[in-house]
Amino acid sequence: MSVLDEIIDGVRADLAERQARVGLDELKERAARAPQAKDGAAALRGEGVQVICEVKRSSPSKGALAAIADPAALAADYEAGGAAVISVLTEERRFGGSLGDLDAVRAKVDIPVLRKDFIVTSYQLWEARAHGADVILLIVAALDQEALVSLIERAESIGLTPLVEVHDEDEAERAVDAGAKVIGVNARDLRTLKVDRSTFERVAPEIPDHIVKIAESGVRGPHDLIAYANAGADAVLVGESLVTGRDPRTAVADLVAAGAHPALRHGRD
Ligand SMILES: O=C(O)c1ccccc1NCC(=O)[C@H](O)[C@H](O)COP(=O)(O)O
Repeated sequence: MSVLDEIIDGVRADLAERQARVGLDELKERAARAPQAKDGAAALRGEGVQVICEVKRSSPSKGALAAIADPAALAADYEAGGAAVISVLTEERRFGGSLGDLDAVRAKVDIPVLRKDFIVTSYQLWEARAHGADVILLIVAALDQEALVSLIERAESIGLTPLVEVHDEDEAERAVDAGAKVIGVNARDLRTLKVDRSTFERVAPEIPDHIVKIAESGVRGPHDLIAYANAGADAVLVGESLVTGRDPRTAVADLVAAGAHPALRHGRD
């Protein structure tokens, strides 16, 4: 069984418990009372290379990364540093996240918030909206094509921006065919969990220009952002280096400054 399959087994078990506690109708009522969703795609299409900053306590590849006692305070630091979007991992077993983290971050920041999880049913979309998320992650490797198309359509119909994650050229083609408007190329191989930063430059040419392109994983500092930008990234998604560093606000500001450099504008306007 692959790591992804193992994660999704756990996600389905936890999901079944939540579904038994909170019915879909109640969730939809909560979603209707949530603040209106912010336009995640617009935030990622801003001037320069945008930075998505992640609240990430642990991971299957590295184990414990950071305790993050106050995810809202961390998110506020990210926002002050110039982040365009905050990514909140809500998967509990392997990443140490929760919907409580999403609530706390949503209540603290004004920029769009991404619920980063392993979404396999529309219940999780309503849950994301009910907890104030604006953007959700859909992982192509975790979904058959019919489910992918249906989750993209349902997400958009309730105001969420789907960030569709791919790992290779075939998955990129599936994402484009499914109608994705924002595609993330994750450099972390889900079989080996190793990061290969060259994945983005290999896969990005398969993605048409009108689609927002995000380079995910492996950004250690401005030099990696610049490399991804030169390969065509509109945004980068950064977790580990921010949560393990000493000064997340300054680290984000350094990334944002690198992403705003006029030399990177070539070919992007
Ligand atoms: O991080 C992992 O080990 C991992 C394993 C299996 C599935 C997903 C995983 N990570 C999720 C992510 O996509 C990253 O948290 C995100 O791209 C940030 O990456 P990094 O900056 O390298 O922490």
